[in-house]
Amino acid sequence: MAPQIEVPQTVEWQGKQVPVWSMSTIDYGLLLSQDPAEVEKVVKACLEEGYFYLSLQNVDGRRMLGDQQDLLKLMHRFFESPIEQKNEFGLISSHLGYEPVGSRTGAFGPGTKDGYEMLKVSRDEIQRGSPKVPSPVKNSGDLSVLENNIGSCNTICKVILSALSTGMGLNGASRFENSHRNDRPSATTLSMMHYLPEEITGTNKRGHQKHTDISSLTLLFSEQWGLQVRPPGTCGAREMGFVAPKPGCAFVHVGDSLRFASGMKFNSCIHRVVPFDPTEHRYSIAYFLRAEDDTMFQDSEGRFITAGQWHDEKFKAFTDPWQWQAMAPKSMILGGMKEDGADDPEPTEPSKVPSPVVKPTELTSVAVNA
Ligand SMILES: O=C(O)CCC(=O)C(=O)O
Ligand SMILES: [Fe+2]
Repeated sequence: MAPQIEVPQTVEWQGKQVPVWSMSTIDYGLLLSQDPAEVEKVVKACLEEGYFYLSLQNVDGRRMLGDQQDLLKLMHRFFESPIEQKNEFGLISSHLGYEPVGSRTGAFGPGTKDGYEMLKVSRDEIQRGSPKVPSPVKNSGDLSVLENNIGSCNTICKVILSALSTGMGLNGASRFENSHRNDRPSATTLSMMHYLPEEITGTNKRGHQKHTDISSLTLLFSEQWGLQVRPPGTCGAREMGFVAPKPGCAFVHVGDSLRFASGMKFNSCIHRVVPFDPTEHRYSIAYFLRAEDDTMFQDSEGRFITAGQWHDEKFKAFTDPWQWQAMAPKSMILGGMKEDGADDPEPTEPSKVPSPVVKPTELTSVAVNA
């Protein structure tokens, strides 16, 4: 049979054609029953790319999609509230509380600031039944929405972890689930993000800096464009490209902790968020499943470090001014993942509104017989 060469779809952004990377779609229903072929497929996606779509369009997953729609409504109401109410407690701890726009480095690197505000709710606090959330989202209906989302996301992540353990031949205490037990303290968190339009933030506060996540697994939901990933590999042409929002699916990616726990076999995903349409408000939801604080692993520098320490060090690097970030080892922000090829150049016309050349619904990967 002739070899298959995949031609990436592209989308126009800032006056040039940028790839839209294709990726595997894993079926949550099949994973739930540990279907051997689906287990093999998810392991392959983590070993080769470090990311995949998870289809939730089945009887078990649709529940989660409904929870997520309720959360979007809550987010709209929260982010429209006055800043004094949103910032009532500030950032209580690194994985819990409110961060205003411009707290970190932005999508375009040193000297820029991020363009999003964020509310994080800790899973441990929800489990204890006493989450410290700002007053606009403190009534019992809101707390149920937060709890339902955290519960659903946690279940989904555990199903994925379990499939990965099975696929990697892990047994007993060495299975990944065993370092993600619900009753042990962790920095697992539900993060709600609102990216503001450029006319509010100005051109110096845009997007979300390039990084790998601290987490073991990240479950990401956004109906809007903006997320970019850099596929791993040795081909220099593999640049940052967009992840097309796929209806009914979450985007799942491997973070540093699971990469370390897999002995560097899994790739963690280098990603950032850019202002795809600088005039729009963008909303995204990320569930960061993190390992128990005491979990010990070897990081990309070969240091023995606990998940809690890695979280604290990397969180500090995320929030440090860019001059300090530049002095931190590169293995911190990118979790030791190597980059191939060059980033896209600094934008010259930041306010230009890009338009997709392909509509999201038309996006499919194209296979060409060579
Ligand atoms: O907003 C997004 O789509 C991604 C956010 C992200 O990468 C993060 O919070 O770590
Ligand atoms: Fe991230």
